[in-house]
Amino acid sequence: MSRAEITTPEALSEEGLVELSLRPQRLAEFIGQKKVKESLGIAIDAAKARREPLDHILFFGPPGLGKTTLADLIARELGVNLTTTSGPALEKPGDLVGPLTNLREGDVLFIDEIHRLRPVIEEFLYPAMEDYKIDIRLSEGPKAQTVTMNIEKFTLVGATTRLGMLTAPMRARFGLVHQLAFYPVEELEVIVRRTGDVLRVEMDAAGAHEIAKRSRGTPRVANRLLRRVRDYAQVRANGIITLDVAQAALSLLDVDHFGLDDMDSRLLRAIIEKFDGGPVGLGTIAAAIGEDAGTIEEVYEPFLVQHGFLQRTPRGRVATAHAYRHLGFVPPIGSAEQPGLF
Ligand SMILES: Nc1ncnc2c1ncn2[C@@H]1O[C@H](COP(=O)(O)OP(=O)(O)OP(=O)(O)O)[C@@H](O)[C@H]1O
Repeated sequence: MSRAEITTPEALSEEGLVELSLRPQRLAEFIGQKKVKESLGIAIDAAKARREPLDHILFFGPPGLGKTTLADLIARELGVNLTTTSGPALEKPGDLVGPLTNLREGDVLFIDEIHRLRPVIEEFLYPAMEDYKIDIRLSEGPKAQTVTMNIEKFTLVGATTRLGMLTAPMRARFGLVHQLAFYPVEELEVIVRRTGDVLRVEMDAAGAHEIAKRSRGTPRVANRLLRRVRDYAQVRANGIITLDVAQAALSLLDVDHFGLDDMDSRLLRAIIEKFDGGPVGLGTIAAAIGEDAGTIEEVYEPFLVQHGFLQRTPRGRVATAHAYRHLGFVPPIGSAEQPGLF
C-alpha cells in the first residue's frame, strides 16, 4: 500500500467487507456528529409515532465520515429494508424501476454520489420522491407510450461529497439536509477503541490517541490505520498497541504526523514552491497538481483549512506559516499564522 493510499479518505477496493463488519449496529453506537444524530433520532421517532415514512434526507461532507453508515442505521432504527445504489451505477431510468417497485412501505433507498446522477434519472426520480409515482416508457421514440405506476411511500437518503454539484431542484426535494464534519481527535479515539474491541486487539490510551491523531479527522482512515498498526504489533511487538508501537508502525508506513496525505502535501507544496505561498486561485492550483478543482475544494481543502494549513481569502488560497514549517520550509516574514491552533 502506498503512502497516498494509507491516508486517503476514500474507500479502497478491498475494504468493503471489513468496513461492513466495523459498522455500528445502532444509532446510539454511532460516535460523534452529535447534532446530526440528535436531529435524526427525533425525526425517526416522530415518523415511527405517526406511522409515516421519514422525510427524504441528504448527507453531505468529505468521504469516510459515515454517510453510508448513517443510511444503514436509519433503516435499522426504522426497522425497514435498505436498498443501496449510487449515481454512477445508474445509466438509465429503467435501472431504477426494479429497486423502486420492490420497495415496501417505509423502506430506505440510499443513493451514494447522488450529484453524479444523469439528468434523465433525476427527472425520473422527482415524481417518485414527491408523489410516489413513476412514469415508465413502454417503448422508445417520439410516440412512445408511458404508464404511470404507484410505488410505496419510501425514504430516499442521498449522499454527496459535492453539495455544490447537486442541482437546485434535487436539493429542494430533501426535507432534511445534514452536513457531516471532521471528527475531533477525542471522538476518533473512541472509534479506534471500539474498532479495537470488534477486532479483539489490545491497546492502551496513548496508542489509541496516536492513531486517532493521525487519522485526518476521518473514521475510515482511523480504522485503516488501526488495522495496519495491529499487524505491526503482532509481528514486531507482543500484540499490544502502545504509544511506541503505534509511532513505530505509523512512521514505517510514512503516515504524516497530522495524517496529511500525498495530495494534501502536493497541494501545499505547490502553493509554497510555485506560487510563493499564495494567494493563488483554485483553478491555477488544480492545473498545477493535476487534480479536479471541485475535488480539491470539497475533499482536501476543508481539512487543511480546519487544521490551520491553508487559508481561503478573497484573492485566493494562502499557505500558512504552519504549513511552511510542517513541510520543512522557513515561513516568510509576515506569512499567515493560525494563532492558538497548535
Ligand atoms: N461515527 C462513527 N462511529 C463509528 N464508526 C464510524 C463512524 N463513522 C464512520 N465509521 C466507520 O468508518 C467507515 C467508513 O464509513 P462510511 O462508509 O459510512 O463513510 P462514508 O461517509 O459513507 O464514505 P463514502 O462517502 O466515501 O462512502 C465504516 O467502517 C464505518 O463503520
